Amino acid sequence: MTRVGVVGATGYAGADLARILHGHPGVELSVITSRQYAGVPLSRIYPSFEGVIDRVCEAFSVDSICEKADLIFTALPHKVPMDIVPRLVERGKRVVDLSADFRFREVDRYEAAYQPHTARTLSEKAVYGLCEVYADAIRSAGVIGNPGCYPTSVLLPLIPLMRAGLLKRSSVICDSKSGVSGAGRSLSIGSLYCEVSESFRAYKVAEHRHNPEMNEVLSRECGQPVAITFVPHLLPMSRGMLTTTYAELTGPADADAIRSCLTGFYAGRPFVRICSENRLPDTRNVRGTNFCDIGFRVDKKNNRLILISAIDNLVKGAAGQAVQNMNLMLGLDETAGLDSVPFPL
Ligand SMILES: NC(=O)C1=CN([C@@H]2O[C@H](COP(=O)(O)OP(=O)(O)OC[C@H]3O[C@@H](n4cnc5c(N)ncnc54)[C@H](OP(=O)(O)O)[C@@H]3O)[C@@H](O)[C@H]2O)C=CC1
Ligand SMILES: CC(=O)N[C@@H](CCC(=O)OP(=O)(O)O)C(=O)O
Repeated sequence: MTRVGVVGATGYAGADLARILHGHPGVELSVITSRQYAGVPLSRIYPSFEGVIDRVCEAFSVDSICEKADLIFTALPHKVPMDIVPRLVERGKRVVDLSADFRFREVDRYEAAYQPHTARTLSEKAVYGLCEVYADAIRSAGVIGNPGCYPTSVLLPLIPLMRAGLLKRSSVICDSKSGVSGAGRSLSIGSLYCEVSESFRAYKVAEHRHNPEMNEVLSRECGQPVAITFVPHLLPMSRGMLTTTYAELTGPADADAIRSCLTGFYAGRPFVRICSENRLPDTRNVRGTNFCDIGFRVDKKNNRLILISAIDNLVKGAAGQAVQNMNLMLGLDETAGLDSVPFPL
């Protein structure tokens, strides 16, 4: 059985990784690390794990983790993985990194949005882990840049339609809403209960760092520069992400053509559900799951398509997609560890 490790297991994404990997039939969670909680069981930090995941966190050391794990997830703040991942790769380990450090092929774009990159060559070689689109490259990848949560919810509905030339490239506007867990577990005033409850706000309007990530992928897909307008919002709830995308159609409005493009592209892909005509996605129905639900309506008067997509930001937007990537890399069933039935309410 493949031994896997999680670096940064005490964060929200790391804890969801531990949760999913613990129940995974094809791998063994052999090591979890933390700086602040070395020597402490994960169940002390997340009491829901008590009696289930009592594994003790260890201080991170390259030697120790390389001895104990064959594949390693890094669930750390941006900038930290670019120093750690090359050392794991040198030791022959395969890595799924949840930060933005290995998401960009065009490293200049990363540097413009984040900071100078200290592992440029490795970043150029890493594979962007959007599983439903890049599965072939993911299977043989050494390093995966696991997509951002907003980009996952934006790219999955758009890529099939943009590849098929059904949407005007310059007309795309994406309006996303995220639960507060998207900001991570570290203390920040913006995440305090009194700052987020009973309220709803846009932030980083048209200047969020996920925007260049989406633009890079869509430009590659279209073979021409694409720059979408992206506006994120913070929702007063813990998990969940809903994106509404508006785009002009290139031809006459044809809902059947849209549906057949989406269902054709995602045929046989277990985690993308194209909603039936009588349903639109919502965050409740994907909570705790690796699903991305996609629905749409055609605005005939304006010849515009409106796409709605919903994910759990911590699962399909982070830990779930990371495990899906691992499944592809290891040649396991893509759904292994991720096939729990969603809560009905
Ligand atoms: N939250 C989400 O919805 C999503 C998160 N991601 C990405 O996943 C990664 C983790 O995010 P998230 O879990 O939300 O973040 P958290 O802030 O909740 O967790 C970060 C983890 O990293 C550890 N850590 C923090 N600083 C350092 C450091 N300087 N060196 C080493 N370890 C450090 C922390 O534990 P300790 O201090 O004990 O070491 C903690 O375990 C990020 O890159 C994030 O962008 C991606 C998509 C969605
Ligand atoms: C609500 C909230 O603050 N969300 C985070 C984005 C999500 C995230 O975790 O960042 P990465 O996907 O890039 O790793 C933000 O806006 O920065």
